[in-house]
Amino acid sequence: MNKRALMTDSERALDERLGSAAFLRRNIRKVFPEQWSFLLGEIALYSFMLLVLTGVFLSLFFKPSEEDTVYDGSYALLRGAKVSEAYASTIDISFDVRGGLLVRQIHHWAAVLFVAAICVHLMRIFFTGAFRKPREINWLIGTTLFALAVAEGFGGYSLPDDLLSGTGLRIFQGILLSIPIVGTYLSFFVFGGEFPGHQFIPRLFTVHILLIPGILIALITAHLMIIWHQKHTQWPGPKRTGHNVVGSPTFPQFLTHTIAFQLYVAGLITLLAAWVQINPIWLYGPYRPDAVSSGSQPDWYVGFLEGSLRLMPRISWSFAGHTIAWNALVPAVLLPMAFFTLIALYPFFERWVTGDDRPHHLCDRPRNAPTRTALGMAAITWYGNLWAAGGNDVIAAVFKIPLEYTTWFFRIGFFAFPVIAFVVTRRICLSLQRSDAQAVEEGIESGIIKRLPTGQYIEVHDRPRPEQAMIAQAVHPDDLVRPLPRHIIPLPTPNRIIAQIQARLNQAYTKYAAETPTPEERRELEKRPD
Ligand code: HEM
Ligand code: HEM
Repeated sequence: MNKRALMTDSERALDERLGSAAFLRRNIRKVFPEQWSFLLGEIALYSFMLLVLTGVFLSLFFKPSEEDTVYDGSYALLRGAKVSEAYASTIDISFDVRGGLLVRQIHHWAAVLFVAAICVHLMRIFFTGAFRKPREINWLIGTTLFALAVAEGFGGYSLPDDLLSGTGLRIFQGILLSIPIVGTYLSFFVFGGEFPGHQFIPRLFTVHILLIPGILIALITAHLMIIWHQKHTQWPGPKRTGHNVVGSPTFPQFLTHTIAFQLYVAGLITLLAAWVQINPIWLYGPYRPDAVSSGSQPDWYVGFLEGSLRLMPRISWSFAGHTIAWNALVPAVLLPMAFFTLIALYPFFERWVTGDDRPHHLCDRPRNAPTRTALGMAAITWYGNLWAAGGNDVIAAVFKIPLEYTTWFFRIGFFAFPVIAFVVTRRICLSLQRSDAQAVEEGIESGIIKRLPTGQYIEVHDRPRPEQAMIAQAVHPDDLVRPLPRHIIPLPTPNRIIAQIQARLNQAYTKYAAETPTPEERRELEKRPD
């Protein structure tokens, strides 16, 4: 029957104007694979939506102004105090606007969860190799989203002009000043004169509610459209190939699941906001340049920068009448730049090393890509060490250790922990590969011991389920292994050195499969008496 005849009048009217029927028919049956780790991107998406929603509410009451005012709201302890309008309006949102404190807390908790979800989502993509061709563009967009989210969060908690905001902004100004040659000009330009001035919070407000959210919305839209076009990756398993997607269709299954999930995320954040206090700015007090922040901590995602600033030894040079403040420049400018650049470039580095230019639509099991997994764990350890160093004073106070000891511990850890994490992770991955191979060959121990009529005891092994077996066997093909280049005349020209490095890295990435016992080794092992 003609499909148009089945449409209702309104559907036909819409179709005649937008051609929507063909579009919907094409997209509504699109299939989504199901796996819990694919929900992480959705947590980021739904907490972002909540941020925009609550942010609009806050903008109705927040006054982005550093002009002085005398506080006369409901919070008795502050009444009569001279504070900025930004600070007074945030206290008003908390105590005098109906539902204001809840919305403020939802906004802040959503920000904390948003950045956390982005990080875990990034790790999922990294450890499963979902950044490989054709998804490199989305990886680059994602890295930009990550950096913008951290900047947006920092900008957000700098708005209320409390002691935590001001202390953070003072550090930010110090970082600007450390940039050689242009630092002083940049600080004057950004703050509209001497720190703190009266112009920064109105400017930050525009950046926080318009500029960065605008870019985030545009990039997230592009991110999702690319996922829609490229289709999602999936785990290897029966009937799953690099050319199909096995899962549930967009409508009604995926849509129902995802709307329910969105409500869970919003519900959980609201519950947190209702029960757990966050950023009680009335306890910190308004910002005063001569006061020191105490009892306040930056949001978790800024912690690694705080740590890197604390670990860097005090080094500065005077050069042609200029001071180069390495102690701020290295940890707070160069290190975060290197961090985000290395993340952005990783997919291209791995492709250069492995020479793997094929499209990949099946996820890697982390243990089956041991060098990548080990590098990822090294990076997480390095980040975790910096993050913990951001609380070195708290650790020193709680455990009654001299502050210098904690600083030196984390300084040594900065170099040592990633190496240890790399070696240990790679070993664990290889051992897990061996146990996978064993499970496929010999079956999985069932825990059932049987006695044979001959009196002999044997343990019954279950066959792995087909999907288990397929995941276990989905290791990298050996055809990516490249031999080390040999030159008749061993002259170390730059091209040859690069070729050597590339080939050696290639072997570190692709030759691990040789570490599982070969059939001969296996026969040898079996011959050995117990
Ligand atoms: C605002 C932040 C972000 C949002 C809202 C977001 C959202 C999503 C969603 C909903 C998906 C599909 C479901 C999933 O695989 O989890 C996805 C996939 C993806 N994301 Fe993100 N993402 C964000 C940040 C990032 C970051 C930081 C990266 C990496 C640096 C990244 C790289 C990717 C890639 C490569 C895919 C495709 C994965 C696949 O097909 O398996 N995203 N993103
Ligand atoms: C990725 C998006 C966003 C993040 C990570 C973020 C983060 C934050 C944070 C951490 C605060 C401090 C909250 C507090 O006082 O405890 C804040 C404040 C604020 N945000 Fe956002 N925000 C985002 C988007 C938005 C948007 C889209 C708007 C407006 C349309 C907005 C408007 C505001 C306003 C007016 C404040 C000051 C009021 C206050 O501090 O309570 N935010 N933001």
